[in-house]
Amino acid sequence: MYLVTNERLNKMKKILNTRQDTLRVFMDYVYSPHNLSAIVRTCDAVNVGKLYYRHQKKVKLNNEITMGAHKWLFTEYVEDIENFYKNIKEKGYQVVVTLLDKDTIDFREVDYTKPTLIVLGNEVDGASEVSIKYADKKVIIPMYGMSQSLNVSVANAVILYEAQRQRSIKGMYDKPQLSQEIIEKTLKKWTYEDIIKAKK
Ligand SMILES: C[S@@+](CC[C@H](N)C(=O)[O-])C[C@H]1O[C@@H](n2cnc3c(N)ncnc32)[C@H](O)[C@@H]1O
Repeated sequence: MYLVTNERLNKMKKILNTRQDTLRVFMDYVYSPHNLSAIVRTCDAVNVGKLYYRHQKKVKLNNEITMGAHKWLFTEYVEDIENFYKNIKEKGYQVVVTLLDKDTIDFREVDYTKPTLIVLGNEVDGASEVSIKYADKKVIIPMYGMSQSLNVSVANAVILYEAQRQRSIKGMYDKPQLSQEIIEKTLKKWTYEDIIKAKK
């Protein structure tokens, strides 16, 4: 039995049943709380499977930007970058690094219905050498104005909504990707946290 309203419980179930476990994002030294928060909010909207980060263990977020979205995301701090890439590749994920380079393809040429890790680079230096080394695809969002780059959270939104479009067409939001066991475990955690918050 869950001690939350049916409406709230159904909302939680819907999030977990449509979660795109096979679409993940890695923030490769993205550091601005504003950007981190905006990325969190878009990842929640598209319902990505996991958001990885490695700037610092305890991330500072701006709650006015996340609007609480961070509570519903699965996040993980990346300690060992080489291991991280080896593991994700072993699991069959393609690594799609967003870059401002000549040696890139248009981001719309990628098939995001495959298990995909999208890599976002640092605000000043871009994606790290190690991320570029593990890239299966290097993608660019075409730019036609004076500025050379988009804000990193905007680039994230552009790419994720292309992924969301492709995945919707393929019906990937219509059947659960998470196991029933993980769904049940997460529901227990979320409903418990809801009660604790209500008591405060
Ligand atoms: C402000 S940009 C970094 C600029 C940095 N000076 C460089 O040359 O990479 C921050 C991040 O946003 C993403 N980004 C911004 N504009 C992009 C674009 N047009 N195409 C692909 N990624 C972009 C990339 O992940 C990039 O590393």
